[in-house]
Amino acid sequence: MNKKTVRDIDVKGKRVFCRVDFNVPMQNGVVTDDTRIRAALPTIQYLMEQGAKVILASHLGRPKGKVVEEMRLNAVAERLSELLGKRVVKTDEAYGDAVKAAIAEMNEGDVLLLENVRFYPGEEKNDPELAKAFAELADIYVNDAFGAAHRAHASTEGIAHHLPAVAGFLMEKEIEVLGKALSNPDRPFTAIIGGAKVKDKIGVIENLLDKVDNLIIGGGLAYTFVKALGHEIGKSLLEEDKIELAKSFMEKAKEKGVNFYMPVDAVVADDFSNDANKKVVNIDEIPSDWEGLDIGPKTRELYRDVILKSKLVIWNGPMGVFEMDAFAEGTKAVAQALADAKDTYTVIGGGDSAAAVEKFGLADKMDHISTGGGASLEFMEGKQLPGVVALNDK
Ligand SMILES: Nc1ncnc2c1ncn2[C@@H]1O[C@H](COP(=O)(O)OP(=O)(O)OP(=O)(O)O)[C@@H](O)[C@H]1O
Ligand SMILES: O=C(O)[C@H](O)COP(=O)(O)O
Repeated sequence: MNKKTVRDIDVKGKRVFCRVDFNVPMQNGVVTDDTRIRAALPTIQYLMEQGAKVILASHLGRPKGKVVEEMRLNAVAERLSELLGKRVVKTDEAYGDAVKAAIAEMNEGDVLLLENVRFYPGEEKNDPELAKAFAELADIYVNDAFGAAHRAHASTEGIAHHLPAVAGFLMEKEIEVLGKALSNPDRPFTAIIGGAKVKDKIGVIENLLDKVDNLIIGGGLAYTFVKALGHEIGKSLLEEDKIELAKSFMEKAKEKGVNFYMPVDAVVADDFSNDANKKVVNIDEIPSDWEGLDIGPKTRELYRDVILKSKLVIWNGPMGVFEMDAFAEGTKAVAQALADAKDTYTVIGGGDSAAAVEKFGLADKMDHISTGGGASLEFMEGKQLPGVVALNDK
């Protein structure tokens, strides 16, 4: 990465505004998955050890510029205190005089967590005044929020124009892993793209077709491709206006010598429910009243084989409606194949694929699970992430 990191600056005795992505799931005021908090610990602990005064900032949810009580960061501060083994002071605002007073009390190595930055309308608008107000709190800016790096907001982008601005370790690792995959991949390089809609994955498929050896398609979006081949797909998900695009992707793959893998069979159901009647059919035999909700057993075998022969695999998007046990087998089979592929470097693009790998208890078998859903997707589309661009060059 050509951006400066926390290693390149002296933080001793300095007030460091560290943007993290603590946008974690919560239920009844308790953090139910602390993965993103744990992922930020190396940077936080490093700053503490170096004698910085660590001021953490994050968003949680989408409160749309207003205070939403359930989206306060108190429970996050508690969980972070437990993980650090040290009390984390939490302020009820994210800038202003009360916050400045709390910071003035800090000693070297102390950690303070600001209130949810999205309680202020200026955050998502990247308001220069709010960016300045954040910058006034600190001497140095560290961005470790890879998950929010695709957002040009006051705490992810604007503030970087007012202070020395460097990346944290999580940001550095995410950019290095994903960057190497896209610029200098070990081969064979396979991308697995699933999820609900073609529309959401157009940019990724387009960009990856120039880079991969194998492209595997699954999930709801596969049916638009099946339709493009001229098969009937019953009530399966279809984006009528993307059929031509699907055809052009398949043609482009052929021109580029990319192996394009599509489901050869499907688990179809007579209803979108876990208790629906279901059966396995060949992909060109989907009955008109049924819908495809998972890849079938032959497809699972085929995809497993491709995965095991790859040196690098990137996976984004489930193979079926994995939230329902009846249609989770395809997604599980892909996760299991990745876990079994010992000589393969496996990268999970965040969001639903990361959730699936967690659900099946296979997270620790993957080489890299990105903490960013939208951010990793935009990175894989080849887009520049504003939160990274704004940091100081090496
Ligand atoms: N065959 C299918 N029919 C209908 N829905 C499907 C099918 N296969 C997968 N899905 C649904 O697609 C959803 C995930 O799609 P999405 O495009 O959001 O994936 P993602 O990119 O992994 O998610 P994220 O945006 O969180 O990163 C899941 O909720 C899953 O149930
Ligand atoms: O969960 C995420 O993907 C990040 O925290 C970004 O959240 P956002 O999509 O609400 O900007």
